[in-house]
Amino acid sequence: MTVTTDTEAAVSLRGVKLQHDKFVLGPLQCDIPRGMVTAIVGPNGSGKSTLFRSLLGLEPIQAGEAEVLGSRLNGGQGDSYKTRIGFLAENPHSHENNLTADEKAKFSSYWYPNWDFERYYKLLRHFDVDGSVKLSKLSKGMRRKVELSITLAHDPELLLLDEPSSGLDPFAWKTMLEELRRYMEPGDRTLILATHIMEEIRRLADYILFIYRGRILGMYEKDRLLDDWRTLVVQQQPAVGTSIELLQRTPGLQGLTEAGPGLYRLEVDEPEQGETYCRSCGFQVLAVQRMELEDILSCLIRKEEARR
Ligand SMILES: Nc1ncnc2c1ncn2[C@@H]1O[C@H](COP(=O)(O)OP(=O)(O)OP(=O)(O)O)[C@@H](O)[C@H]1O
Repeated sequence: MTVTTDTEAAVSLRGVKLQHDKFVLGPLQCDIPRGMVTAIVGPNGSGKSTLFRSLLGLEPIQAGEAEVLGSRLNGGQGDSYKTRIGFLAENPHSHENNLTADEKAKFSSYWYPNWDFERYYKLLRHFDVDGSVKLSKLSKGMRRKVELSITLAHDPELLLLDEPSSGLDPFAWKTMLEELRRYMEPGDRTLILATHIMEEIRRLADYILFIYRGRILGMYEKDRLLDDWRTLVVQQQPAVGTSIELLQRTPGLQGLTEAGPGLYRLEVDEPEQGETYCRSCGFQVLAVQRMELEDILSCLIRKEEARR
């Protein structure tokens, strides 16, 4: 079941659409709540980075309406809302290669009214990087740490992180999680991150927005999703004369595959009702298992492919 949240939206999309070459993003319809962490999850090329760029006005939306922190995009509101956003792009900008981290930080300080050098140096120390080294001379992971420190140093209201842990070693990754939790502590900050790291999602996210081929497959509260979705393995009982058609009417059915002769695997988001139903139809329930996020995403993708 897709959620609707009562919380005020940090990002609100109403039929948002844009296209470049063959790729179409949208129409997208969703509200991303303030004060929460939302993970955007989807296979390569599904449009996560494109969505981020459009929220920053770097790729103009061509249809629909989008609001970010109360400012309507393409509504002539100017660029001032962007100073309230921290954005970490997926890849570093090569035109900044000759700057040191501290020089980049100084440039950023002119742009962001809330810039805080003390916070910046504290973050650099926590990530254990030297701010006096040219960005081009840093390893991929070290540069990521610098970029993260700069993105967090102005304590933005909205933080957009595109694959933030790319290149980080496990220690730096833990430091990043600590810093992101600290960032969220005041309760009014919003974090939206695109990531392929399921452990990151499990540890950080309140909500998950699944995206595939430019379309939203659903937005879910993470804990409920992990609680609700189960795999049932059921065995047909020849004596009872059960059939697959009966299984297709299982409550909360999301996916159904034949796993062997008379053996079926069901993915359901109403596990108790689903299990009771299967038994009542004469199937023997052999196993009930919680689903991992990657399996839930695969199931949603299979469903979308069957719908197309
Ligand atoms: N400037 C561009 N011009 C044309 N096509 C583009 C451009 N930028 C991205 N695309 C295409 O848009 C689609 C979505 O790309 P995007 O980078 O948003 O996906 P993603 O979900 O962030 O992928 P990944 O997980 O690999 O980072 C892809 O098919 C990509 O090739």
